[in-house]
Amino acid sequence: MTAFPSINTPAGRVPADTPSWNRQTHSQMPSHRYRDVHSRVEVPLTERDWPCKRMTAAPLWVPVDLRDGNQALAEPMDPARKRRLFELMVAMGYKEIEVGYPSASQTDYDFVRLIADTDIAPDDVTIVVFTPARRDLIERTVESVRGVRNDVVIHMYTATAPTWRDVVLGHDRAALTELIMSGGRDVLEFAGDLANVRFEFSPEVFNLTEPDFALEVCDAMTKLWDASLQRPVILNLPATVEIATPNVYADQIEYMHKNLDRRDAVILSVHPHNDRGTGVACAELAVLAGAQRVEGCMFGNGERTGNVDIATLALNLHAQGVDPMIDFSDIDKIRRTVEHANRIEIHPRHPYVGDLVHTAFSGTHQDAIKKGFAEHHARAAAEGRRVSETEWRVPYLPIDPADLGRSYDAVIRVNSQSGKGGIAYLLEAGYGIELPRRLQIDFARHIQKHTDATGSEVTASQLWDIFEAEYIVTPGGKPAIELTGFDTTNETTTLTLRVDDSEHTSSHHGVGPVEALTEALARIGISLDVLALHQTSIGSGSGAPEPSALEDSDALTLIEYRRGTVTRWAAGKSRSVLTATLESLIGAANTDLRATLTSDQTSVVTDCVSTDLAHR
Ligand SMILES: CC(=O)SCCNC(=O)CCNC(=O)[C@H](O)C(C)(C)COP(=O)(O)OP(=O)(O)OC[C@H]1O[C@@H](n2cnc3c(N)ncnc32)[C@H](O)[C@@H]1OP(=O)(O)O
Ligand SMILES: CC(C)C(=O)C(=O)O
Repeated sequence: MTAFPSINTPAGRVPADTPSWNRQTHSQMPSHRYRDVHSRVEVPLTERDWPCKRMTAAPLWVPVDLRDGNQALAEPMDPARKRRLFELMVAMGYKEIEVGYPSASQTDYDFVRLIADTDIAPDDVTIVVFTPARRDLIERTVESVRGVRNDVVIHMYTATAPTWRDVVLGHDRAALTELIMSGGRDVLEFAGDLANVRFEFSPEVFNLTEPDFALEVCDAMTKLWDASLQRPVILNLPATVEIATPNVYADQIEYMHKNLDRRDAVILSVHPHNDRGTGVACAELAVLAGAQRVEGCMFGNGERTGNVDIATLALNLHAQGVDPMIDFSDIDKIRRTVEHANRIEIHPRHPYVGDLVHTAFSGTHQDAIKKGFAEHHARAAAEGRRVSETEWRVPYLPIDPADLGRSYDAVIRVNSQSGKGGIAYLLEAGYGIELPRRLQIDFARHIQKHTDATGSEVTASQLWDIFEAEYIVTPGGKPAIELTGFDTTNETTTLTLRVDDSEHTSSHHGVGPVEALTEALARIGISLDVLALHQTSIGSGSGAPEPSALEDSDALTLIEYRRGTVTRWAAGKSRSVLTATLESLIGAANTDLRATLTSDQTSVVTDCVSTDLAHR
């Protein structure tokens, strides 16, 4: 990594001439205790092809949740959990599934027997079982798969990296090779004549193994097992503990891909872990480097920080227009099953599946999403396509939540970081109400005050309550001004206004109802200049980003009006559009009346009206 030179001073002290953009100083971390991967294992690659490659097809996926994922759980899966997870994997379309470590526990052994004795594994699903290179354990593993009708892979592993050789196994390279070959011969002895069985070998900790040694051992295994096009051998190269940037792993895989013997008879597989948080990147670059098969766990369970997350890998492909070959169309059901099996909850920010990953709280994101949805619907209509078949370009949403079986309910949520676009979106999605732009701006100010004061999120129904309180309901109970009579005959509109306890009736000729009412209000001293009038309706909303077709809904009239130099909004709600409109004007008159009173003038509203009348 290129970096600016470190400033060699005690933490926190910076020489005066240091430019302001380079003020970092040495930390107290004992980083000198660790070694760079390149000084531990050298990859003899001078030319690499992977940086120029693209992912255009899904690799072969192999979920190892029932084995590697399972061995990382505080409470390993019981038979019912194993079965439920296995059945989910089958339903999602996985064709090769590592089902366990049969020599490790009776539960694992019995699960393989369940597969042998029932039809829970369809014919086209290959069953993988895992074993170390130990004769007794290999024998037990082979016993477990006897009678399984499906194709079976016996997966044998041994660690090959120097620290594991020296510290764990106590073998030099030659002795370790002999241990592995001996295990390989045992596999052949016990299972070589089983026609449905193929073999897999993993040099565990491949990524810290000298490449020449990994190559030597892998070639020895494909020779021993006689890898052929008819019976290919899987060579699985794990990043057992992730220790380097993903480009290093890609170089290691490309080196093997280019130098392995019998390459056509080898299925080159990878098995990244996620210790540095880059397991997904490692797997993706490894595929560019020649890997054909990926082992991982759904949503990234597994030892320590987990195995590579197959769901993320698959959905990354989907998001690039490549069929992932696995069905995630009901991701929440998958998630529930995985959480049940592992007894571990999935983080709300987990890619694609977390509760919050399709949610925007921030104003500019919400604005962009709202515009994006509108553009999406308009384009779908213009192209004559279904919305769900139209190319996806909505900003900030890498994929359409509907592809994963999710609704749009959670796409926009409102808090103090939100803006008018998000607020309007939520009100529209929840109640079918479309607010004009200037009202959105006005309403957003009220919401901002509320969210700043409470510090919490507001739901669609709270938004509606605030909307009603601000624009429709007259606070303090009975309104000062009411429309008690309205009649139109022969182009004459007769109106009766009750102002406190007195009634004022007036007739208006040759004008529409709105004009008639504004004239009547002017006669009692309230002059309103209506600047804009919008009709919308209130319904249940669709929860979807497109305006809902509302039946049996209330009419809502929104007016923008001016009195003197002040511009405000008011709204009226009724079953009838006309009444809603007149109510919006009455609401405006009442609001305006209130607003003209100063605190020491609050005595009697009528006084104010009378004073106004006296001035006429
Ligand atoms: C990276 C991975 O995921 S590897 C898979 C790890 N998964 C598991 O370990 C879960 C299941 N494991 C188990 O149930 C047990 O560890 C068993 C049944 C495999 C072995 O149990 P035990 O016989 O009690 O041995 P234990 O686990 O204490 O130690 C492992 C022994 O196997 C040796 N060993 C470790 N890996 C291998 C291997 N791949 N091939 C051959 N021998 C191995 C070790 O050197 C050690 O030998 P030692 O006892 O002579 O020092
Ligand atoms: C040995 C293999 C496949 C493994 O589980 C690992 O290296 O993590």
